[in-house]
Amino acid sequence: MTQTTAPVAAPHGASAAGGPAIELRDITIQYERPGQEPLAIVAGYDLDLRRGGLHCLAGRSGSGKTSILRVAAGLVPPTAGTVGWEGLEITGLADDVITAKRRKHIGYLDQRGNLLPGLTALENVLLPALPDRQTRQLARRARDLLEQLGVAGRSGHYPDRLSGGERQRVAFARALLLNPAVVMADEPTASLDRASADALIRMLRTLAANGHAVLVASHDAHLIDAADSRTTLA
Ligand SMILES: Nc1ncnc2c1ncn2[C@@H]1O[C@H](COP(=O)(O)OP(=O)(O)OP(=O)(O)O)[C@@H](O)[C@H]1O
Repeated sequence: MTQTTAPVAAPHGASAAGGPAIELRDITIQYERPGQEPLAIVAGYDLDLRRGGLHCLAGRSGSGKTSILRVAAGLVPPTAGTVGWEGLEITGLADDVITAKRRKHIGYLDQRGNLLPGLTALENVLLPALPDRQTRQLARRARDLLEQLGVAGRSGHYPDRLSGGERQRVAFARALLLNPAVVMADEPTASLDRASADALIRMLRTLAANGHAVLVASHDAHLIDAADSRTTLA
Protein backbone atom coordinates (compact mmCIF):
# COMPACT_ATOMS: atom_id res chain seq x y z
CA MET A 1 0.00 0.00 0.00
CA THR A 2 1.53 3.32 -1.02
CA GLN A 3 0.63 6.96 -1.02
CA THR A 4 2.44 9.29 -3.40
CA THR A 5 2.34 13.09 -3.49
CA ALA A 6 2.09 15.03 -6.74
CA PRO A 7 4.85 14.51 -9.33
CA VAL A 8 7.83 16.82 -9.10
CA ALA A 9 8.22 19.80 -11.38
CA ALA A 10 11.65 20.26 -12.96
CA PRO A 11 12.90 23.73 -11.98
CA HIS A 12 16.31 23.34 -13.56
CA GLY A 13 17.22 21.65 -16.82
CA ALA A 14 14.75 19.44 -18.62
CA SER A 15 15.51 15.76 -19.13
CA ALA A 16 18.06 15.14 -21.84
CA ALA A 17 16.07 12.63 -23.88
CA GLY A 18 12.54 13.78 -23.10
CA GLY A 19 11.54 11.26 -20.41
CA PRO A 20 11.74 11.57 -16.65
CA ALA A 21 15.15 10.76 -15.20
CA ILE A 22 13.43 7.86 -13.42
CA GLU A 23 10.07 6.54 -14.60
CA LEU A 24 8.46 3.63 -12.80
CA ARG A 25 5.26 2.29 -14.35
CA ASP A 26 2.86 -0.13 -12.73
CA ILE A 27 5.62 -1.66 -10.62
CA THR A 28 4.94 -4.77 -8.58
CA ILE A 29 7.63 -6.17 -6.27
CA GLN A 30 7.13 -9.52 -4.57
CA TYR A 31 9.53 -11.87 -2.82
CA GLU A 32 8.95 -15.62 -2.85
CA ARG A 33 8.80 -17.25 0.58
CA PRO A 34 8.99 -21.02 0.94
CA GLY A 35 5.70 -22.45 2.19
CA GLN A 36 4.04 -19.04 2.36
CA GLU A 37 2.34 -16.52 0.09
CA PRO A 38 4.87 -14.24 -1.65
CA LEU A 39 5.71 -11.11 0.31
CA ALA A 40 4.12 -8.18 -1.57
CA ILE A 41 6.06 -4.92 -1.30
CA VAL A 42 4.21 -2.72 -3.82
CA ALA A 43 1.63 -3.29 -6.56
CA GLY A 44 0.86 -0.91 -9.41
CA TYR A 45 3.37 1.67 -8.20
CA ASP A 46 4.16 4.67 -10.45
CA LEU A 47 6.85 7.31 -10.07
CA ASP A 48 7.96 10.12 -12.39
CA LEU A 49 11.09 11.77 -11.10
CA ARG A 50 12.53 14.59 -13.19
CA ARG A 51 15.80 16.45 -12.93
CA GLY A 52 15.45 19.17 -10.33
CA GLY A 53 13.30 17.07 -8.01
CA LEU A 54 14.01 15.40 -4.67
CA HIS A 55 11.69 12.47 -3.92
CA CYS A 56 11.74 10.56 -0.64
CA LEU A 57 10.64 6.95 -0.17
CA ALA A 58 9.44 6.92 3.43
CA GLY A 59 8.00 4.26 5.72
CA ARG A 60 8.89 1.98 8.57
CA SER A 61 11.84 -0.40 8.53
CA GLY A 62 11.05 -3.35 6.26
CA SER A 63 8.32 -1.52 4.33
CA GLY A 64 10.21 -1.77 1.03
CA LYS A 65 12.15 1.47 0.55
CA THR A 66 15.42 -0.23 -0.43
CA SER A 67 13.53 -2.66 -2.69
CA ILE A 68 12.08 0.24 -4.73
CA LEU A 69 15.45 2.01 -4.89
CA ARG A 70 17.11 -1.14 -6.18
CA VAL A 71 14.46 -1.65 -8.83
CA ALA A 72 14.68 2.02 -9.89
CA ALA A 73 18.48 1.66 -10.14
CA GLY A 74 18.13 -1.43 -12.34
CA LEU A 75 19.98 -3.55 -9.78
CA VAL A 76 17.09 -6.04 -9.73
CA PRO A 77 14.13 -6.36 -12.09
CA PRO A 78 10.61 -5.72 -10.77
CA THR A 79 8.23 -8.69 -10.53
CA ALA A 80 6.06 -6.74 -13.02
CA GLY A 81 6.05 -3.27 -14.55
CA THR A 82 8.66 -1.17 -16.32
CA VAL A 83 11.58 1.08 -15.41
CA GLY A 84 12.60 3.97 -17.68
CA TRP A 85 15.65 6.22 -17.59
CA GLU A 86 15.17 9.43 -19.60
CA GLY A 87 12.98 7.73 -22.14
CA LEU A 88 14.96 4.49 -22.31
CA GLU A 89 13.07 1.47 -20.99
CA ILE A 90 15.66 -0.67 -19.26
CA THR A 91 13.39 -3.54 -18.29
CA GLY A 92 14.43 -6.56 -20.32
CA LEU A 93 17.86 -5.23 -21.34
CA ALA A 94 20.86 -7.50 -20.70
CA ASP A 95 22.52 -7.07 -17.30
CA ASP A 96 25.82 -5.85 -18.75
CA VAL A 97 24.00 -3.21 -20.82
CA ILE A 98 22.08 -2.00 -17.76
CA THR A 99 25.29 -1.94 -15.71
CA ALA A 100 27.09 0.19 -18.29
CA LYS A 101 24.17 2.62 -18.55
CA ARG A 102 23.71 2.79 -14.79
CA ARG A 103 27.32 3.79 -14.26
CA LYS A 104 26.73 7.02 -16.19
CA HIS A 105 23.08 7.67 -15.35
CA ILE A 106 22.92 6.93 -11.62
CA GLY A 107 25.16 7.59 -8.67
CA TYR A 108 24.05 5.13 -5.98
CA LEU A 109 24.91 5.47 -2.33
CA ASP A 110 23.95 2.37 -0.38
CA GLN A 111 23.35 2.15 3.36
CA ARG A 112 26.92 1.23 4.27
CA GLY A 113 28.84 3.44 1.87
CA ASN A 114 30.84 0.34 0.86
CA LEU A 115 34.28 1.79 0.21
CA LEU A 116 36.93 -0.70 -0.85
CA PRO A 117 39.23 -1.19 2.17
CA GLY A 118 42.46 -1.54 0.19
CA LEU A 119 42.09 1.80 -1.58
CA THR A 120 42.55 5.35 -0.26
CA ALA A 121 39.63 7.78 -0.14
CA LEU A 122 40.77 9.41 -3.41
CA GLU A 123 41.23 6.05 -5.14
CA ASN A 124 37.76 5.01 -4.01
CA VAL A 125 36.27 8.18 -5.49
CA LEU A 126 38.01 7.47 -8.79
CA LEU A 127 36.69 3.90 -9.10
CA PRO A 128 33.85 4.80 -11.54
CA ALA A 129 36.49 6.26 -13.90
CA LEU A 130 38.31 2.94 -14.26
CA PRO A 131 36.22 1.22 -16.97
CA ASP A 132 36.75 4.15 -19.39
CA ARG A 133 40.38 4.61 -18.23
CA GLN A 134 39.61 8.18 -17.19
CA THR A 135 41.25 8.27 -13.79
CA ARG A 136 43.86 10.79 -14.89
CA GLN A 137 41.32 13.14 -16.52
CA LEU A 138 38.99 12.95 -13.53
CA ALA A 139 41.58 13.21 -10.74
CA ARG A 140 41.04 16.97 -10.44
CA ARG A 141 37.25 16.53 -10.24
CA ALA A 142 37.67 13.83 -7.59
CA ARG A 143 39.81 16.17 -5.47
CA ASP A 144 37.33 19.03 -5.97
CA LEU A 145 34.45 16.83 -4.83
CA LEU A 146 36.34 15.74 -1.73
CA GLU A 147 37.07 19.41 -1.05
CA GLN A 148 33.41 20.43 -1.49
CA LEU A 149 32.36 17.66 0.85
CA GLY A 150 34.85 18.75 3.48
CA VAL A 151 37.07 15.67 3.39
CA ALA A 152 39.94 16.83 1.20
CA GLY A 153 42.27 16.31 4.15
CA ARG A 154 41.37 12.63 4.17
CA SER A 155 42.20 11.94 0.49
CA GLY A 156 45.14 9.66 1.27
CA HIS A 157 43.49 7.82 4.17
CA TYR A 158 42.21 4.26 3.98
CA PRO A 159 38.55 3.68 4.94
CA ASP A 160 39.39 2.10 8.30
CA ARG A 161 40.93 5.42 9.34
CA LEU A 162 37.81 7.44 8.48
CA SER A 163 34.81 8.15 10.70
CA GLY A 164 31.38 6.88 9.57
CA GLY A 165 30.41 10.35 8.40
CA GLU A 166 33.69 10.79 6.50
CA ARG A 167 33.29 7.40 4.81
CA GLN A 168 29.84 8.41 3.73
CA ARG A 169 31.02 11.73 2.29
CA VAL A 170 33.75 9.92 0.35
CA ALA A 171 31.11 7.50 -0.97
CA PHE A 172 29.04 10.53 -1.98
CA ALA A 173 31.96 11.98 -3.90
CA ARG A 174 32.31 8.63 -5.68
CA ALA A 175 28.60 8.65 -6.56
CA LEU A 176 28.97 12.13 -8.08
CA LEU A 177 32.22 11.58 -9.98
CA LEU A 178 30.65 10.96 -13.40
CA ASN A 179 28.05 13.72 -12.87
CA PRO A 180 25.08 11.35 -13.13
CA ALA A 181 21.58 12.63 -13.92
CA VAL A 182 20.26 10.77 -10.88
CA VAL A 183 21.61 10.52 -7.35
CA MET A 184 20.11 7.76 -5.19
CA ALA A 185 20.84 7.37 -1.51
CA ASP A 186 19.61 4.73 0.91
CA GLU A 187 19.12 6.11 4.45
CA PRO A 188 21.86 8.71 3.92
CA THR A 189 21.40 10.38 7.31
CA ALA A 190 21.07 7.20 9.39
CA SER A 191 24.62 7.13 10.76
CA LEU A 192 25.04 10.89 11.19
CA ASP A 193 24.49 13.24 14.12
CA ARG A 194 21.79 15.88 13.60
CA ALA A 195 24.13 18.67 12.46
CA SER A 196 25.85 16.42 9.89
CA ALA A 197 22.49 15.03 8.78
CA ASP A 198 21.12 18.54 8.22
CA ALA A 199 24.25 19.48 6.24
CA LEU A 200 23.76 16.41 4.08
CA ILE A 201 20.09 17.28 3.50
CA ARG A 202 21.17 20.75 2.34
CA MET A 203 23.61 19.07 -0.03
CA LEU A 204 20.84 16.86 -1.47
CA ARG A 205 18.71 19.98 -2.00
CA THR A 206 21.62 21.68 -3.76
CA LEU A 207 22.08 18.68 -6.03
CA ALA A 208 18.41 18.90 -7.02
CA ALA A 209 18.68 22.68 -7.53
CA ASN A 210 21.65 22.02 -9.82
CA GLY A 211 19.50 19.83 -12.05
CA HIS A 212 20.03 16.31 -10.70
CA ALA A 213 17.10 14.06 -9.91
CA VAL A 214 17.51 12.89 -6.32
CA LEU A 215 15.80 9.78 -4.96
CA VAL A 216 16.30 8.87 -1.32
CA ALA A 217 14.96 6.25 1.06
CA SER A 218 14.67 7.52 4.59
CA HIS A 219 12.64 7.60 7.75
CA ASP A 220 14.33 10.81 8.91
CA ALA A 221 11.47 13.32 9.35
CA HIS A 222 13.80 16.22 8.43
CA LEU A 223 14.71 14.61 5.11
CA ILE A 224 11.11 13.62 4.40
CA ASP A 225 10.07 17.26 5.00
CA ALA A 226 12.88 18.57 2.77
CA ALA A 227 11.73 16.47 -0.21
CA ASP A 228 9.62 17.94 -3.01
CA SER A 229 7.46 14.82 -3.02
CA ARG A 230 7.29 11.54 -1.15
CA THR A 231 5.97 8.00 -1.23
CA THR A 232 4.85 6.62 2.11
CA LEU A 233 5.12 2.83 2.22
CA ALA A 234 3.04 0.91 4.72
N1 LIG B 1 15.91 -10.51 -1.76
C1 LIG B 1 14.92 -10.63 -0.86
N2 LIG B 1 14.27 -11.82 -0.70
C2 LIG B 1 13.28 -11.94 0.18
N3 LIG B 1 12.83 -10.95 0.97
C3 LIG B 1 13.43 -9.75 0.87
C4 LIG B 1 14.51 -9.52 -0.05
N4 LIG B 1 14.90 -8.24 0.06
C5 LIG B 1 14.12 -7.68 0.99
N5 LIG B 1 13.24 -8.59 1.49
C6 LIG B 1 12.20 -8.32 2.49
O1 LIG B 1 11.34 -7.33 1.94
C7 LIG B 1 10.94 -6.40 2.95
C8 LIG B 1 11.34 -5.01 2.53
O2 LIG B 1 12.76 -4.90 2.60
P1 LIG B 1 13.49 -3.53 2.25
O3 LIG B 1 14.93 -3.71 2.55
O4 LIG B 1 13.11 -3.10 0.89
O5 LIG B 1 12.81 -2.55 3.33
P2 LIG B 1 13.26 -1.11 3.86
O6 LIG B 1 12.02 -0.30 4.01
O7 LIG B 1 14.31 -0.54 2.99
O8 LIG B 1 13.86 -1.47 5.27
P3 LIG B 1 15.00 -0.69 6.15
O9 LIG B 1 14.43 0.67 6.47
O10 LIG B 1 15.11 -1.56 7.37
O11 LIG B 1 16.24 -0.64 5.32
C9 LIG B 1 11.59 -6.86 4.24
O12 LIG B 1 10.63 -7.64 4.94
C10 LIG B 1 12.74 -7.73 3.78
O13 LIG B 1 13.03 -8.73 4.72
